[in-house]
Amino acid sequence: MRSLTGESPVVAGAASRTDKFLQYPVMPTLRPAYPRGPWHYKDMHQLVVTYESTAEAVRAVVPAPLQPADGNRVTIEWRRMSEVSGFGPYTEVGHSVACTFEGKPAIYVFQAFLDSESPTLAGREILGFPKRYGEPDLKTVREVLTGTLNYGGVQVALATMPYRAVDLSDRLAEIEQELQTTQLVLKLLPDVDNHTPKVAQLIRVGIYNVRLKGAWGGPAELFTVPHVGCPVAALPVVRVLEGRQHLWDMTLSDGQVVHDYLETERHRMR
Ligand SMILES: CC(=O)CC(=O)O
Repeated sequence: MRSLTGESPVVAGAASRTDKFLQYPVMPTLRPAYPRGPWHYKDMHQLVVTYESTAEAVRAVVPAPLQPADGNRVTIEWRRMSEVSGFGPYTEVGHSVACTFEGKPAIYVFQAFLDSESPTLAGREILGFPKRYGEPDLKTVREVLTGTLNYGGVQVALATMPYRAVDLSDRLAEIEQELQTTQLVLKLLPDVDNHTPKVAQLIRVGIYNVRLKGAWGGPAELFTVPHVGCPVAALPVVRVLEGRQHLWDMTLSDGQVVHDYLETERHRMR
């Protein structure tokens, strides 16, 4: 049987059923794993420890065309997100290295551990953030701001610094700029044959509406434990360079492909 448009009713019906499902941002359609952004972060508490690692360990995690910056600088940061639209509160540990991309400073995030599924999936599937499940915590224990990361109940990282000891209010504008340094991640996803690479892109993460409300400095200590499931100790601590605390707002929403490895490969083959 043919419809007036000449299409079989079965096919026409199938098309509209598909359209209905395309309105959802992501699976499962009954309750998508995460809502569409933008996601607004308010009153985010951050503990940042910057340290020097070894040249060999830094080189091992940095993909071309990025270049490790001088000084083998690595950053491990705890973020306690108290108020996030669409995701609710959660805590995250991010591990990054200072790089240059096209001759300009950039931060390359090579691993992150979160205690919440929705932002983990959104970060991975949309932006390509290397997020995995972990048990991070950031709290003030007496006069010490204390960041811990547990994996399967085992503590693999401990960072401490005096709570709000050195007020950096006179540097807020400069630090607010620093927080907007180009942030890059490697989005790597296989095709359904479970073999061929489907996506291999360097993504610049868009960070919007940054508002730094407070910043504090001071000495910091960092201790990491080797663990194959959560390799924070893969970039060993040679020397802690700086500890910081920030209280800030921002918006995450989208990213931009700045290097497409598969496209570059296809070009080379032509
Ligand atoms: C969407 C995200 O990528 C969230 C985050 O950075 O925690």
